[in-house]
Order: sequence, then C-alpha cells, then structure tokens
Amino acid sequence: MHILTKEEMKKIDKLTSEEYGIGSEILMEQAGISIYNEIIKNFKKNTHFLFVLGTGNNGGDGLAAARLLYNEGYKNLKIIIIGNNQSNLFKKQLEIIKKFKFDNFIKYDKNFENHVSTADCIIDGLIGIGLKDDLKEETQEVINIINSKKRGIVISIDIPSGIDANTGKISKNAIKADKTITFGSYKLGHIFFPGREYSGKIIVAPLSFPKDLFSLSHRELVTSDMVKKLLPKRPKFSQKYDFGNVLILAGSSEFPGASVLSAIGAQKIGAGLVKLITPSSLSSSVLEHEPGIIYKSLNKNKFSLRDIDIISKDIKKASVIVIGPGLGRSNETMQFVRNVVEYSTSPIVVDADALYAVDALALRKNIVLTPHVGEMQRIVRTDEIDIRQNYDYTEYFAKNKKATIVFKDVTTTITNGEKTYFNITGNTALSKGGSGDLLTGIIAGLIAQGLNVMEASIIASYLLGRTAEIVSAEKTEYYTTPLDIAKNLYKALLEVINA
Ligand SMILES: NC(=O)C1=CN([C@@H]2O[C@H](COP(=O)(O)OP(=O)(O)OC[C@H]3O[C@@H](n4cnc5c(N)ncnc54)[C@H](OP(=O)(O)O)[C@@H]3O)[C@@H](O)[C@H]2O)[C@@H](O)CC1
Ligand SMILES: Nc1ncnc2c1ncn2[C@@H]1O[C@H](COP(=O)(O)OP(=O)(O)O)[C@@H](O)[C@H]1O
Ligand SMILES: [K+]
Repeated sequence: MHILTKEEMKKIDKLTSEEYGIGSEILMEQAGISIYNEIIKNFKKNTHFLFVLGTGNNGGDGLAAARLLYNEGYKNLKIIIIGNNQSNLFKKQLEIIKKFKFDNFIKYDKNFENHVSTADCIIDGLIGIGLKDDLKEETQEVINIINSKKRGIVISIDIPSGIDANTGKISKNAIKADKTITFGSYKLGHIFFPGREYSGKIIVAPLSFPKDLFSLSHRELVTSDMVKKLLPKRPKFSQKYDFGNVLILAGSSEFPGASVLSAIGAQKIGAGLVKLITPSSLSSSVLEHEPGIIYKSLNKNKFSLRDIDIISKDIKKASVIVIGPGLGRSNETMQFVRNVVEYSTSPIVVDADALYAVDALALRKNIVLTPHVGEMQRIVRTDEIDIRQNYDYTEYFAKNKKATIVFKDVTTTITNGEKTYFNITGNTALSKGGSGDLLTGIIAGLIAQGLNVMEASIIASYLLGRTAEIVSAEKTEYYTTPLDIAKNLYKALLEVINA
C-alpha cells in the first residue's frame, strides 16, 4: 500500500480525471457511497447522526453520504456547515441534497454542545487534505466541543480535521476519531503520530483511482503480504552454508547482554551460521540460550584496532557483519569500527555504539544504519529539525550518505533515499533496552539468507513489531521482554506464512 502526500493525492486525482476521464464528481459520489456503506454496516436507521462539515470537498463527501443515508430511510440526520467559501463540488452536493427534500440544517450557536452530546454518531467532514495554515478560531472551538462533549462514535472523512496529511501534526486542535475512512491510499498523516492515534481505525476505500497511478509515490507501508513475498526461500536441497554466515562484533565488559540478543535474533530467523565475537567473556550466557551459536571471546575489555588481524579471516568469510551493540564508544573501539567497515565489502549492519563513528565511515548502499531517535538526531547533527516528524530529512540523509537507514521509532522509516517503507507494527513492549539489538540480529540473519539490506530491514521490522503485539496480548506490554520476543518470533512468522 503506497503512502501519499496530499500533493501526490491531488495529482492522482487530476490524472484520474484528465487521463482516464473519471472526474472528481464521480469520485466524490464514490467517496459518499463508501462512507454510507461503512455506516449502514454498523448503525441502525433510528441512529442520531450529526454531520459537521466544512465547505470544501471534504464537506462535499459528507453531504453525499448524508443524502444517501437519508434516501435509505435514515431520518435522524442533522447537518451543520462551518465556513463560507463553498467549493464547486460542495455547492453541487448541497443542491442535490436539497432536491431530496432534506432540510435539517442547523446553525452553529449555543445549542451546538447539545447536538454533539446527543448524537450517536458524528461525521467529521470539516477539513480533509485541504488544511492550510493554522486552524481558524471558530474551527478550533467546534473541534474542541466535539472532542470534549461527544457521547457517540466519531467518524472522520479522509483524515481527522486539524491533522496535517503530510506530517501527522496537529494544527492547534484536531478531531479525535474512532474511525477514519480515507480514499485511494493512506496519507502520511495517518501513520505518523499524533495523526496515527487521532485517526482511530483506518479504512481505505479504493474508489476508481487507476492502481498504476499510485506508483508515483516512492513510499509504502510494510504489510504482511509484502513480508510474505519477500521472505527468503528455504529449498529442501540445502545445507547451512546456503543460509549464510553472520559475524557479530559486539559487546564489551560494560555491556555484555546486547550481543547475545543480536546473535539469538540472527539464529532464530534462519541464518546458517552465527558467529559472535566479543571482547570480554560471556560464553555461558550466550551458550545457555543458543548452544548453536559459535562464540569466541578475545579476553579483553573492549575491541581495538589490532584486533582486526585476529578476526580478519572471520571478516572475509562473513556474508554479513553486525557491528555495534554494546561495544562502548572509546576512541580505540571507534577506530576498530572504521577499519572493519573499510576492510570488508560484505553488507554491514551498523548499530548502537558503532553509530558514533558514522561521520568517519566509508558508507555504501549495502551498509544499513539502525539508529533510534536519539542516535538519529545526533547523526543528522541538527536540533532545528524534529527528526521524528521529518521522514523526508531521513530520506535526504540516506541518499546523501549513500547508505540504507532504518530509523527506529513508533513508526519506523526504512529508506535508501530512493524508496521508503514505513513499518507500524509494534507497541511499548519494545520500548525496552535490547529490542534494537534483537532487530539488528534479525536484519543480519535475513541478509545472510540472500536478501538485500532493504528487504531484510522491512521483514525484520515487521516481524519484531508483530511478535511484540502477539506476545504482549498474552503477557502484557509491561512484562514482555526482548528475550520473550526472540523466543516467540515463530508466531509472527507462522502468521505471515499461513496468511
Ligand atoms: N482524489 C481525492 O483526493 C478526492 C478527494 N475527496 C475529498 O476532497 C477533500 C479535499 O478537498 P479540498 O481540496 O476541497 O479541501 P478540504 O479538505 O475540503 O479543505 C478545504 C476546507 O477546509 C477549510 N480549511 C482549510 N484550512 C483551514 C483552517 N486552517 N482553518 C479552518 N478551515 C480551514 C476551508 O475553508 P476556507 O479556508 O476555504 O474558508 C475549506 O472549507 C479530501 O480530503 C477528500 O475528503 C473526495 O471527494 C474523493 C476524491
Ligand atoms: N512504542 C513502540 N511502538 C513500536 N515500536 C517500538 C516502540 N518503542 C520501541 N519500538 C521499537 O523497538 C526497537 C527499540 O530499539 P532501540 O531503542 O535501539 O533499543 P536498544 O538499543 O535498547 O536495543 C526499535 O525497533 C523501535 O522501532
Ligand atoms: K475530515
């Protein structure tokens, strides 16, 4: 599923009309029908509806839906119109609904609170993708009353009014919807917070947009279907060397646990061989969890430059290298990181402490950086941009550095600057030390099986998040740990494989 900006949506709308002859009027009628269909599935004819509409095409969709309901015998409908600048399609819909003898238009006055609190269902068609600048005061007030006085279900048309469709940001105030019915495809504002939360359950009504037009967007949502298609095959006539060789360079005397989670992640996703090399000894904890992991300790506190000689054979043999979890950030260790990256031509997953060396690294497309919010903010070296709300800056950075980035957040951005994927699986069970280390190992385990770094990152992010959802449904988000998630990875895998 492509994720669109409002500009892209408008372009698709225009092309649908100009190149395919399906005009906006038809699309608006279809939008109305899809809202109508969703409503009749869930509400009886005696339901009290309040349509709160602006005067743009978002409001026009609302008028079409209201008229279809009215025509079908839903008679407890009130419509309130906020604003004056009626779009042409809005005007036309207003004329049509009047021809159906609908006349229950109410004014915005002191009784509005009462209308809101007595409605079983409120339809929000104030503003869609046409939001400009800050919300006008009156609109803020209307939204405030809806959010604070509603008793019934709130359904937003296209996007909750007040949410910017390109960023998910709130403009002064926004409708808190239980459900949002959007058209054609998701908009970015649906998947970035707070828009994601304000949208409630999102339903995509396809309308008659030609599917090919969506590929003008280079951004997609990671879905179970996509993951299923990308999962590496495991042909019967195979042996361990066919599933790749993961080398993990991680850990230090200070942070012994991180490397274990990465190694377990790589093994549990199906890598043929996983070799973990740590400076200090932690053999008992690795081997207790996964005796199949090959483990070597250099018997020192942290990696330094001269260790390259000792592990050079391992580096050459590796089909993918993980470097970073729990390494520490001393100068010697950062020098070690730089040299490993220069020495190897294999794909490398650069995570955690190794990200501190990013400026000095010779990056390339098959190097994937996996920063969390703090690490990303530091990498891009600017406080002026809130990196969580500026996916395009992450894209720009990836393109500029010629690397692949997995920017880990509640909505994870996976990008090489040309294509971008957003993952929205997961919950706060993952907001715990160690989840990222596990992810890194899963990415590497998938690269080892022949996937490119983008494909591996897409699958790993989806499975990590989905497993967290499955496990926490049973154990709660409080209790679930990265190790629980590692051990239950098969549940998300089975779900995808059997879908
Ligand atoms: N292919 C498609 O995309 C399809 C799109 N369709 C639908 O069209 C919608 C887009 O319609 P659009 O372009 O007419 O803009 P829209 O969202 O109604 O916003 C304009 C209204 O908002 C108001 N307003 C704006 N800013 C404001 C502010 N700060 N504070 C207060 N008010 C503000 C503005 O008021 P004004 O500034 O003019 O006074 C005006 O009333 C789209 O979301 C979808 O629902 C469907 O029909 C199916 C096909
Ligand atoms: N609330 C959340 N919802 C979804 N995913 C989350 C949430 N919190 C954290 N995550 C995910 O969990 C992982 C945490 O990574 P990170 O912060 O690097 O952990 P650590 O470095 O401690 O191992 C990332 O993949 C991130 O996307
Ligand atoms: K809306």
